[in-house]
Amino acid sequence: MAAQVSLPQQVYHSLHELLQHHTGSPQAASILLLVIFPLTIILLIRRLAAPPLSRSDQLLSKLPSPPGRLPVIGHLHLVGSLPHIAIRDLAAKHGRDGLLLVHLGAVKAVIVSSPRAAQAITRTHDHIFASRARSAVTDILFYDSSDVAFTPYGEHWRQVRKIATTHLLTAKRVRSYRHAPKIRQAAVTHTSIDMTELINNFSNDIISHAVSGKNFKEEGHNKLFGELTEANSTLLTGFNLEDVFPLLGKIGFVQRMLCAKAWKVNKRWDELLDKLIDGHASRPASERGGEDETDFIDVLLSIQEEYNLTREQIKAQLVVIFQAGTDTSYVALEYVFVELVRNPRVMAKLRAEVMSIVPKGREMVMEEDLNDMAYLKAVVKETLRYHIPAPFLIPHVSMADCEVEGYMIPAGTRVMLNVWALAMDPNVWEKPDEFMPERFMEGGSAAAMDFRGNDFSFLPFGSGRRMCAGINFAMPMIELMIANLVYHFNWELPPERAGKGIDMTAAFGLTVHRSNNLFLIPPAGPTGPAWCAPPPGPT
Ligand code: HEM
Repeated sequence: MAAQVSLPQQVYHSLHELLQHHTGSPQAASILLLVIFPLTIILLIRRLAAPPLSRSDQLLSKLPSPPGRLPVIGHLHLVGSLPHIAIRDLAAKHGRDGLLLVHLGAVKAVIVSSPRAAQAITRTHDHIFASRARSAVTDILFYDSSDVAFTPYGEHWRQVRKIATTHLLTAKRVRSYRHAPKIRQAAVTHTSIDMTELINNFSNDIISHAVSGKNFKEEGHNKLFGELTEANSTLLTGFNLEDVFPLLGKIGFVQRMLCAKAWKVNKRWDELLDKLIDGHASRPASERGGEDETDFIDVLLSIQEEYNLTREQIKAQLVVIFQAGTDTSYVALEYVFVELVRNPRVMAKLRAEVMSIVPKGREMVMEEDLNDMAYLKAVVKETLRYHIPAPFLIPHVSMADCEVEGYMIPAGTRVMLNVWALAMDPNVWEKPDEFMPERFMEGGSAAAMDFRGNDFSFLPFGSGRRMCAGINFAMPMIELMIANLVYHFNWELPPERAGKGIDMTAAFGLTVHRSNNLFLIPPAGPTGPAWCAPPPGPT
C-alpha cells in the first residue's frame, strides 16, 4: 500500500526536486531548502496579513481555476510529468470558454485550450500578447535574453526577427546534407541502426552547417554544438525556479548557486562562438564564397553595422537557432519514423509516391521533387498534429489589460497555449487518437487545414507575430530527410524487437520526446534504387 504523504512533505519533496534540477546536486538542493523554508514561512505569514488583492489579482480571480492549490507551489503538484495532458484534463473539468487560471508557484498563468481563445490571443489581440517573460536562466544563456525567441516585444525584437526571417532562416539556406556512409553501411551489413541517433545527428549537423559553414565538423564542433544545445534544454526545461520563488532571485548567494550550472554552460558556448566568429572575421572576403556558400556567422557579421548589433547579440541569435531548430525538428523526424514503422500501409504508400516521382537513376530526392509529394506532406502534417513537438507555445505575455472571451486579462499576465490539446480535440478532429495522414489529403476531413497559423486548432508552429521564425527552413529539411530515407529503404524493426513493438514512453521537456532510442533495419534484398546495392569492396 502506498505510504500516505502529508501536505508539508508533499511541498518539501516538490521543492527539493525543483532545486536539484536547477543546481544539479542533491546537497546544494538541501542547503538551499534550509534557506527557503524559513523564508517560505515568513512569506506565508506576510500573505495571511496581506492587504486586499491587487487590481491585477482581482481581475485574475474572476477566471476559472482548479481547486487543490497548495501554499508556495500552487498547482504544480497537479501538473505531473506530462503537463500538457494533466492541464488539458484540468481545463476540461474546471475551465470555461477555453480559459483556465493555474498557479505555477508564484506565477499565475492563463491556459488557453480552445480554438476561439487561441485566435483571440494570437490574431485578434496579437499586438497585446506578443511579449515574452525573460528569466535569470534565459538572461544567462541568451545574453540578456537578446535573442529573437525570448526577448520581450519591442524594437530590438523587430530587428532580430527581421534578420532571422529575411537573412537567415530561408528555405534556400537548407543544405541537402545526408548521412550516406552510415546508411550505406547499414544496407551492406544489414544491421540495425540507431535511428534516433542518426536523426539527432542529422538535425544538429544541418543547423551546424548552416550556422558555421562547410567545415562544421572541424575539431568536433558539430558534436560540441549538440552537447551544448542539450545542456541548454535541460536548463530551460520545466518550470523556472525563480518563477516559483521570485524573492530568491534577489538574494545574491542563492542566485549564484541556482545559476551556477547555467553560467558554466554559457561559458562553454561563449568560448566556442568567440572562436568561430574570430575565425570568420579574420577570413579574407575572397575566401568567403558566393551567396550559397555563406553561413549564418558570415551573414551576421556582414549586417552587424547596418543593424547595430553587438557581438553578444550575434551570439544570442546563434545559440537560439540551435535551441529552437534542432530539438523540434529531430522530434518531428523521429516520430515520422515511429509512425511509419507502426503503420506499414502508410510506409508502403509513401514509398510508392516517392519512387514514382524521383526520376530513374537519380541518387537522391531533391527539393524540387517535394512539390509533387502530396502524401509525404500529409504524413508530416499528421505527425505534427499527433505528436506535436512543442505541446505549449513559448509562453506569451500581455502588454496591456485585454478582454478575452468575456474575461479581463491584466497586463503582465503569462499566457500558455496548449496547442497539443487543440490538436487532439474530438470536437474538431475526426478520430483524433488515430494516426491518419489521409485526413489531410484531398477529400479528407481536414484537407483544408494547414499549420501556417490560420487554423486555430492546428498550431504546431504557433501563429501571429511570435510564430516560429524557422518554419520555411524546417519544412524542406524535414521533408527532404524523410523522402530520402524512405526512397532508399523500407525500414522495419529489427527481428529481436519486432514482437515487442515500439516503446512509446514520452518525456516532457522543451518538447515532448521519446524516452528510448528507435532502432530500425533496412530489410535484406533490393529495396531502394540501384545505387543502394552493396558496392564492391570496402566503402
Ligand atoms: C518541426 C520543427 C519546428 C517546430 C514544430 C517549431 C515550433 C515553434 C513554436 C511552437 C514556436 C513558438 C511560437 C509562439 O510562441 O507563438 C517557435 C518559435 C521559434 N522557432 Fe520554431 N519550430 C520548428 C523549427 C524551427 C527551426 C528549424 C528553427 C531555426 C533554425 C526555428 C526557429 C524558431 C525561432 C527563432 C522562434 C522564436 C520566434 C519569436 O519569438 O519571434 N524553429 N517554433
